Amino acid sequence: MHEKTLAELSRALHSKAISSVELTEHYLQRIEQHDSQLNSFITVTPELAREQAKAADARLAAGDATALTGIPLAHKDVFCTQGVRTSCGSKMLDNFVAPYESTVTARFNAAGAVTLGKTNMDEFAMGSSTESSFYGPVCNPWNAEHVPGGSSGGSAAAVAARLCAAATGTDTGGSIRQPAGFTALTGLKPTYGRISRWGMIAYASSLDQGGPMARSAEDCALLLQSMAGFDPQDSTSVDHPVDDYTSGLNGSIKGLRIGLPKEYFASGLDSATAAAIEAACQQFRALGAEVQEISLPNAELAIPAYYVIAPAEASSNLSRFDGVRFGYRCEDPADLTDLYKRSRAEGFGAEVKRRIMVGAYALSAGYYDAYYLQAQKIRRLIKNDFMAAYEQVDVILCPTSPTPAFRIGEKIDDPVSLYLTDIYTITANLAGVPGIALPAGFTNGLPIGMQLLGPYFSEAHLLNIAHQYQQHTDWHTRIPTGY
Ligand SMILES: NC(=O)C[C@H](N)C(=O)O
Repeated sequence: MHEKTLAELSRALHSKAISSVELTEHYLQRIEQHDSQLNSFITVTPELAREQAKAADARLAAGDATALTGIPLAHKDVFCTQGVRTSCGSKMLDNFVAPYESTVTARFNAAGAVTLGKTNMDEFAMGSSTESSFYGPVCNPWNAEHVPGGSSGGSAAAVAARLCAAATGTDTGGSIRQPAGFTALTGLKPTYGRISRWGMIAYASSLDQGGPMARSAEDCALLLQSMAGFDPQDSTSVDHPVDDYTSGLNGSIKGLRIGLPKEYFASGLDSATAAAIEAACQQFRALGAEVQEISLPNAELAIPAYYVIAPAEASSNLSRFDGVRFGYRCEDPADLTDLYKRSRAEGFGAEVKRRIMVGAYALSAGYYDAYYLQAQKIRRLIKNDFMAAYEQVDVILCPTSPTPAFRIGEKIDDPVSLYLTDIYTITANLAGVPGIALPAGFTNGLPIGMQLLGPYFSEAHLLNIAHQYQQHTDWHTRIPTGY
């Protein structure tokens, strides 16, 4: 059953070839069998899953089911789930049981989807390898010595190993697209404001965006349909009509103008990745698209700007974790100051502390103009680069990362080398534009990811282009050995 895509499972549920209870038991058993090697889940919720599966079967029998009714999903542990521990990968929230439901998970519940559990992630989504999790690193199912990417690495590993039909992720600087690339999945970071951030624990609020991680573009379309839409509870949610994401999947891409940003193919790009992108260009040309070179002249400024803006926002957002209101509290505090200091010193891991310090410094009096203000100006230049590019082309094609998945431990002592792996993904977050990552090949048994970036609210078009590519290639259908 787990070989099937979400779309296929949905059809099998609707035709009564399988029941949600059977499917849910099957995935729970796979989690039991395989997750001790992968560590992709922080919390498994078998009771909740069984209860939801029964309710889903009743809805299917009554003929009142949606495409997602009865589909077993996993959610990144950044989404608040009422009555279920929501840790955000941190010791700080190890004992936090969310008192309310995030909009994203509430929408999936309303559609009748089943929740198998909460997936592992970098602490507070800060990282690109899932090694900063309080719950230990996650292994890549394609090669257990390698990282699955991050910060949504638990979701990526769980979907790639077929421990769930699909999962949710969040992308602040690449956290959906980079792990999708490292594990041969399709992952979509929507336009900023397309999906509600209500109940999604905030890291960098002006960049954070939830999205689907799945086996194919078609599966992502089905998931996005449930996730997208205006939410008055999130002040940055955009009241823009939601497209029908599945009806346009079979549209022709003849005449599509694809741009390759020349700055992304300069030094530092692994040669197998470059060759895979070239082969993808050939495939797109064969489908009638035109490929041309474009320029995103300020691309090299993206990393320094992001690593000022994201920590600055994080330092503010994470001030709420003070040992008083949420989560971890130190033992026997001498007074209130001691309580704050020790709860934060003991509750946060090294990378989170580093970013709080960088962010607080960048925002402090005397440095604000030199760092934060400059970074905001660069952000505008990067947005303008995209707007100029979309005058010339319909979409931009580029790798998701400079290399395939690196080894666990390889970059752990050098945070800057880890930050540099985000070079191709963070520009889209700074500009707020959508991007879809999809598999483009393999090298030494490890997946190679590429991404298509489009103008604001072009999700339906991106899904259509990715689906057309997947109709003519089979990278996305491959399953890691042993799973
Ligand atoms: N959260 C993300 O999108 C990952 C990015 N590497 C970061 O650490 O900020």
